[in-house]
Parts: sequence; C-alpha cells; structure tokens
Amino acid sequence: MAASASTTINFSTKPSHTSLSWKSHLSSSSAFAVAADSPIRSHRQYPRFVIFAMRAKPTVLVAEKLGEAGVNLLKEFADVDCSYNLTPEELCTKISLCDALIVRSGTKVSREVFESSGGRLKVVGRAGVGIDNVDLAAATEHGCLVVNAPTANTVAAAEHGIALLTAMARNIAQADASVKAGKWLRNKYVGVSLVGKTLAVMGFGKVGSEVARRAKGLGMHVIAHDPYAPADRARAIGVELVSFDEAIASADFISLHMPLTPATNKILNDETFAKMKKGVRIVNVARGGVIDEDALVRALDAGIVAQAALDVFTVEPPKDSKLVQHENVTATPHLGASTKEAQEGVAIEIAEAVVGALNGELAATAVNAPMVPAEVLSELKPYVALAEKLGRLAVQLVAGGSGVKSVKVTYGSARAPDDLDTRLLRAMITKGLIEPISSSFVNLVNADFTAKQRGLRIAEERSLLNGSPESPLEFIQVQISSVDSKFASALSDSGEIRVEGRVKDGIPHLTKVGSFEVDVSLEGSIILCRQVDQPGMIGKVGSILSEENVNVSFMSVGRIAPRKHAIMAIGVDEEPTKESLKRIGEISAVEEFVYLKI
Ligand SMILES: NC(=O)c1ccc[n+]([C@@H]2O[C@H](COP(=O)([O-])OP(=O)(O)OC[C@H]3O[C@@H](n4cnc5c(N)ncnc54)[C@H](O)[C@@H]3O)[C@@H](O)[C@H]2O)c1
Ligand SMILES: O=C(O)[C@H](O)COP(=O)(O)O
Repeated sequence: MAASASTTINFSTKPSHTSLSWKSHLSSSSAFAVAADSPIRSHRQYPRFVIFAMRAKPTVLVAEKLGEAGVNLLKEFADVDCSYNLTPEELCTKISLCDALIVRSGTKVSREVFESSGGRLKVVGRAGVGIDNVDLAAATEHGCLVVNAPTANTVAAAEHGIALLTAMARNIAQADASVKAGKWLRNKYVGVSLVGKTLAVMGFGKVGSEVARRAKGLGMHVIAHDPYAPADRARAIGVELVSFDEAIASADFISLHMPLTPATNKILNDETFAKMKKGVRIVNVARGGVIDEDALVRALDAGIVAQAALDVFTVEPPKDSKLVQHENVTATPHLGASTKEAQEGVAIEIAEAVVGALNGELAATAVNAPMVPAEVLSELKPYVALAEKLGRLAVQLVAGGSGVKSVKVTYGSARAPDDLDTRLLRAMITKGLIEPISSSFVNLVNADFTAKQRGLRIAEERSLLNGSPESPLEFIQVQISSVDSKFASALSDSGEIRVEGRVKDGIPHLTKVGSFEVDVSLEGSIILCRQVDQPGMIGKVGSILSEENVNVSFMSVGRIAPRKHAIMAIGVDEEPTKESLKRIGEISAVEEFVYLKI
C-alpha cells in the first residue's frame, strides 16, 4: 500500500530546455535526453540525444519568401538555396540535397517530401505558428525535427484583426472598389461606429489578448470567451471572461482567435448564428475551419450577420466564391502575419531555431517528438498513452471560466524513486492538458517550456508502494486544483478535479473519478454519469445508445454504498448525438453527466 516518498517538481523553477544539448559525445543511435535537474529520473545514464552526423556545411532550402535578416543569419552557417514556388515534384527532387527546409503556410511538406529526402533532411522550420501544412507523423518517423516560430507574428495578426474590424465597420474595401469603378456612393457606404460597441474576443490567447488591448483603446466594451484563460490575465486588461452563449448573444462584433481543434471546428454554425444579435459583424484571422462557411453565407443573406471580414478560409485559396464574392464580406489572402516587421521577426526566430537544431541544440519551439530508445519506449508505452489520456480527461472536466494553473501528478510505483524517469510521462500529461485547449503542440522536447509559458505549474509526487518493482507503475493520478468542474462528482473530498488510471493487460484504464472507483478502458470516448443507484439504469442508458447505433465498448459502475449514489462510466466507439445525450440527462435518476472525448 501507499507509503511515504514524495518529490515535487515545480515547472516554474526549472531551467530552460535550451540549456540542454542534443549533441552527443557518445555515438549511440538509441539516445535519449533526460531533464538534467529532474529529481525523479532513472539511475541509468542515458546518452544525450543524437540527431545526425554533421556535414562540414549544411544546405538549407528556403522554399517561401523569408525576411532578409533570417536569410543572412542562415548564410553565416549554411549554404542557402532560396527557391520559391516549387511544384511538389520539384520540391521532392531538391530535398535530397538539403539538410533543412524552411517554409510558411503555402508549401505542403508531405510524407513524399520526407521519403524523397533519403534521410538527409534533418530539420523543417515553419516560419510562423500553424504547422498544418507539415506531415508531423512522417517527420517524426523520418527522424526529422520540426520547429516553428510561435510568437513573432502575434502582434501582426492582432493588428490585422483590428484593420479588418475597422475597415469592415466603415466599408473601406467596398467603397474603394466603387470609387475606382468611377462611382461616388456616399449614402450607400455609411458605416457603423466602434466606440461603445461590444466586441467579443473568442479565444483569449496570444493574439486574442492583443486584439482586446487594442479594441479597448478604440473605446469598445470588450468581453472574451476562453474556457481555459485565467481570469486575472483578462482582468488585468479590463476584459470580462464570459460564457460562449453570453459572448455571442451580447456582441456587436465577434473576433475569432481560437485554434482549430475538434472542439472549435465549425463552432460558428447555423445554430450559433441564430443565437447572435441581428446585425452582428464577424472578424476571422484564426483558421477558416472554425466557421461553417455555408452557414455564414446563409446568415449573411438572412441579415443575421451584417458583415464579415475574413483572412482565413477552410480551403486556401478559397473555392467558395459565394462567400468571398458576397457584397458584405471583406476578404484578405491570409495576410495576418504579413508585415515587414513580423516577417523579419519570424525569419530571425526560425533561422535561429534551425541553425540551433543543425548545431545539435535542443530547440524550445520543437513541435514533434524526438526519438526515444526502443527499450525505454516499449516499457513505458502503455503508461505514456495513459498519461496523455488522463491529462485530456482532466482538462475536459474543467468548467468554463476556470483557469487551469496548478496540477499535481502522483505516480504510484514500487520502484525506487531514482529508477523511474517520469519526464516522458510528465510531458504526455502536459500534452493532454494543453493540446485540447490550444494551438500549441506539446512533446518531450517542449512540454516544460510550453507549460511554463502558459503559467501551468505541475507538481510531481511519488507514492512508494510495496510489491513487485517489475512494472514501472501501478497507477497515475492527475489532480487539478482551484477550478470548478462541469461534473461535480469528479471533485475529490479536498475539492480538486481528480482522475486516476492504471494499465491493465497493456491497455490504459480509468480507475477513479473524484472519490468514485470505476473501471473503463480509455479507448474511444466516455460518458460519465452520476445517478441514484437503482436497478435498470445500465439498461436505460444502453438502450438509448443502441437506438442511435452507438457501440458501448465498456461499462462500469462505481458506488459509495448500495442504493445511494453511483457513477457509471460508459466507453463508446461512436460519438452520441446531442439528442441522445439529452435523453440520458433526462432519465430521472441521473443527477449529472458529461461526455468526454479521449
Ligand atoms: N491569420 C494569420 O496569419 C494568423 C497569424 C497568427 C496566428 N493565427 C491563428 O490565430 C489563432 C490564435 O493564435 P495564438 O497564437 O493566439 O494561439 P494561442 O494558443 O496563444 O491562443 C489560443 C487561445 O484559444 C483558447 N481556446 C481553446 N479552445 C477554445 C474554445 N473552444 N473557445 C474559446 N477559446 C478557446 C486557448 O485557451 C488559448 O488561450 C490560431 O488559430 C493561429 O493559427 C493566424
Ligand atoms: O500560422 C501562422 O503563423 C499564420 O497563419 C501565418 O501563416 P503564413 O506564415 O503563411 O503567413
């Protein structure tokens, strides 16, 4: 049973990753970097990470226009080939002669590119934030590091958002086109004022908060919706965090700044447009996919949306001419990051990251996982999956409006504290906690950096168990403190959101939610449901799901005492419809429920 031994790591006290080196003096291909300062790590001395044997002078292919300062910086270290507008075939031909490739969003770095490189391509640099144009899985499989430049274009994107907001309100683009066409339509292009109007900033991250700050300067009343942003950061710039429904219902202007994730995909759709104030105006400099573009055309035609200003589209260049040609739409060709200053900043940021990586340094903005030695990975593999899934579950249990700041992870193990390297597990928990709510990509390389950047403090604790030290871990427990939960039963007696899991037969299982014992394999998705413990509940829920052809993969009931409260955990292979979830909620004995995507 659990005995003493606890160690705490506070992320905010850890030195920057950039102090670690990827260069190795040991020529092992099965190398692995461990946090030099981690008090919980293996007694084994892993050699540091080896990426490749360096050539005398590497070659860097710059496939899209990059700021001069960045190109000059690259030239000090490498042969630089600036070749723009390459066809996919030309890129595949050239790549076998290159050690690094730098792109923006316009070049697809596909699996074929990595395959064609013949193993020479070691680093892909994305001169910007989004890496949806880079096949990350293929990069990792080919041992190619991908780095990006996540901060240098924030202000440019925010300024473009404000430019679109003001241009839209005063019909600048439409009026300009009409004057150039020889017309003088002073009555047609009467605009609307911004001062005193309510702007809802959807996504209060790097770009969103800069937009909010600027809109306050224009005299607007700014509210924001971001389920994961800390209220104190919003308060500091005089912005009130509100629910999604409140934001869209009360806004005169809506500005989108959230990442494109399964949860935000088409978040503006027929249903949500119907909840908006008639005549609302919308700006999108985030990603096209957060709007259902057909629904936007309908909302524009119906006058629900008076105007839209769009920099990003689901498909770029956009194929839907109906949307782009709509007279109440202002469109720009993904120009958010396109200022001289941002492009210089991005160019320097990416050039430094690429040169650093080619020199064997560990990049703070790496977005894919480094290779981990096969024997370590095979032992930890099921726990790695468990760690990420517990992180994902825990963050989805957080109620909107609560900022996640403090997380405690407890590892239950019979192994001696120095015989278990938890760095990979911690990174995966961090990945699970952050990725569902952000545009950040988290891996072993950048987990601590990303957590620190977001003000997320992760404390680790060991619970030393009696028994066989054969398996590295008995359980992992993740607790989030100082937050409300959308599923009150997930709160422990001391008020933290608590989930705990174990690996059974190689498969991660959820074994505890709050104070309730459950047992459900962490595959597919889960419905958690608290009900009065009485006969027939499993059947009632099961038949609602079967009517929808939703396959139940696992079901377990945990209860405090017979005929009192029970928690039912139901694993489902398909996503239940909103209607069927509503019907589950309407079963009289059901007290609360939540649907969680793993
Ligand atoms: N148009 C351009 O050229 C351009 C330039 C830079 C960034 N971007 C895009 O802008 C977006 C924001 O970038 P960033 O750098 O500010 O990212 P960020 O990660 O700093 O901020 C994103 C914020 O969205 C929040 N969020 C997550 N899910 C949400 C939800 N369901 N509802 C509301 N908020 C949610 C997160 O908590 C986070 O605070 C990204 O989509 C990025 O790709 C576009
Ligand atoms: O993801 C980004 O950084 C922005 O969308 C900018 O993309 P760009 O580099 O193609 O302008």
